[in-house]
Amino acid sequence: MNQALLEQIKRLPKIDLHVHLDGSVKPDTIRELAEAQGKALPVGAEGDLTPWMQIDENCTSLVEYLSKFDFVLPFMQTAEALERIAQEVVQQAAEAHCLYVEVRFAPMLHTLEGLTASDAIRHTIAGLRAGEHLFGIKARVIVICMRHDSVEKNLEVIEAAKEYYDQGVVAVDLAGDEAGFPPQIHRSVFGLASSYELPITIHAGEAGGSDNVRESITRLGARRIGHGVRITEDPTVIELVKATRTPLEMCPVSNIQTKAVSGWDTYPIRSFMEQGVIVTVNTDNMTVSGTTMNLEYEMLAEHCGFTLKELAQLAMNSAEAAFLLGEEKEELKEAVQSALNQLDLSL
Ligand SMILES: O=c1[nH]cnc2c1ncn2[C@@H]1O[C@H](CO)[C@@H](O)[C@H]1O
Ligand SMILES: [Zn+2]
Repeated sequence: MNQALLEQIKRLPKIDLHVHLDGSVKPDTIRELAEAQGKALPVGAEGDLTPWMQIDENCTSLVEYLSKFDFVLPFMQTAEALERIAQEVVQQAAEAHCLYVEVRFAPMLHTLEGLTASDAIRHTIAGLRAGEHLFGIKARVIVICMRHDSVEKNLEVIEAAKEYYDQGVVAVDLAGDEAGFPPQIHRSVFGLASSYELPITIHAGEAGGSDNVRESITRLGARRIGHGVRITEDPTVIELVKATRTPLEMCPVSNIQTKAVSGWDTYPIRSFMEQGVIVTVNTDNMTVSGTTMNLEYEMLAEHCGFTLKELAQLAMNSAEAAFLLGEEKEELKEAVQSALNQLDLSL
């Protein structure tokens, strides 16, 4: 791609609203954590951990994609590990010129060596705060319930998230194997979240059909949808997403890897925008997908013909869809706008 355009994309202000903590760990960090924790690695001192942590182009499904998380989770069971990895996710976001990032993770996946869900959230927030101070951007947490976990366990996750709502946590989510575990299983979980007025986003319409998007919006109270690419299957769900002004957190590189869509030529983002659906663009998992916010925007320019101004509009959509409240949200929108003004890209 044209070098000047690449440079301009790098300079655009960006926001990542959908990035998983455990999918964005640097391989060198795992090497150092393994040593500190006395855990074995499958490669020697000079070996490359990337193949264990990143999916390749032969990936056939979301379930296969999710298998990559089994490798990193054993190293993410301590306060130190969570704090360091959270701080490094903020660093990576800042390096891609993100002004704000909402980092999500499932606290119950980090309770194998004595931490509680509440501890895991507290330490992740501490790491993000350290990152905010070091790298000068804003970061918040989205707390995930896993679809394969019991309703009881997920009710506990909501209770833990509530403790930190407005103190680092901005929302709750449902993630994991969508095809095997439809959203309706967890209606009561999100009923509890709604009763606490916790904002909700749900992964839907990725490895499952558009009905999961309808269920998530109408029965689970989702205010945003993770991915949502498969609403193409049902015009009435597209209408619902538009009527409720529900932003989609699209993750193009990940969506192609998990085969949520067949390829770039059928990636529906431009068609969604033309139909008036609010779309945002995000990384999903920087390490598992081998991506960055810059790469996501480059792919859209290359494969979907996005102009710089259209990419700027995506960044503004993300500012408007952010789970920040009141003044903080206004400040973020102003920061995006003023960065765009400086690039002569006023919307
Ligand atoms: O694209 C995705 N779709 C559904 N679940 C995902 C995706 N990426 C990651 N996770 C799941 O979320 C957990 C907590 O971060 C990860 O461990 C992974 O199982
Ligand atoms: Zn995700």
